[in-house]
Amino acid sequence: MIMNENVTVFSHPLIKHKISQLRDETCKTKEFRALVEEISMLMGYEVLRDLEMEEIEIKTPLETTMAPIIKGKKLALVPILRAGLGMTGGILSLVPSAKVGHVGMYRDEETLEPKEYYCKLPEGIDQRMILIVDPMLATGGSADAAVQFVKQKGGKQIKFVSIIAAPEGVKRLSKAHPDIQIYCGEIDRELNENGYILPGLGDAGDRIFGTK
Ligand SMILES: O=P(O)(O)OC[C@H]1O[C@H](OP(=O)(O)OP(=O)(O)O)[C@H](O)[C@@H]1O
Ligand SMILES: O=c1cc[nH]c(=O)[nH]1
Ligand SMILES: [Mg+2]
Repeated sequence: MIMNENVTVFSHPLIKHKISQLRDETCKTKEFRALVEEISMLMGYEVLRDLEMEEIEIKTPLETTMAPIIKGKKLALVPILRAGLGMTGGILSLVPSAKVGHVGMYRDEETLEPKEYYCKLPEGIDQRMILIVDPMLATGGSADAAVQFVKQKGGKQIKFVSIIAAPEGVKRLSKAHPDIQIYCGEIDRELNENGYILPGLGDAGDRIFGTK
């Protein structure tokens, strides 16, 4: 993992390998969906390295001992609809008891501005570690808006996890929210005139859900 203050780009060969498979235009919906889940699980493992622990007393069949467990309220996983939904299964396979919130948002095709249409978060969001997930961090507009919503609803400990990011999006998000950790599978070269990441993988939502 390449650490750069609050931006981490993963370097695990499995993540890199699977992202390359994801990019391939011949990768069909079923395979694409499975890869997004696998990548999300691998990224979740790395992202959750700093979960806080505490010791409690456990009685084994032989004796009583102190043992470490994860401290505090359950994790809150917040996918940005639609494409973020593709990442939830992989992370929930690691943390099955996590709570799940949702931020509904789409990018206006003309202005590229994010439009919010839904937001529901678990109770006690101020006491939870929050993973906001979306496969693509392009202009950063959607991510910036989503982090803002979560903060407005009391969220404090926020991490943003994406599979592919554009330099523009990383810059915008880290500038707008210097207090959050940003994780990416790859940082690509640039955005095209329609706000798509190059070389990228196309439209993540459409490829996950098979919609054109
Ligand atoms: O960084 P930005 O410039 O905001 O672009 C990134 C957003 O664009 C895509 O969503 P889209 O609006 O295509 O909706 P979808 O997820 O439903 O496909 C992608 O899933 C991100 O949410
Ligand atoms: O490349 C991109 C940019 C935004 N949204 C996507 O789904 N793909
Ligand atoms: Mg989206």
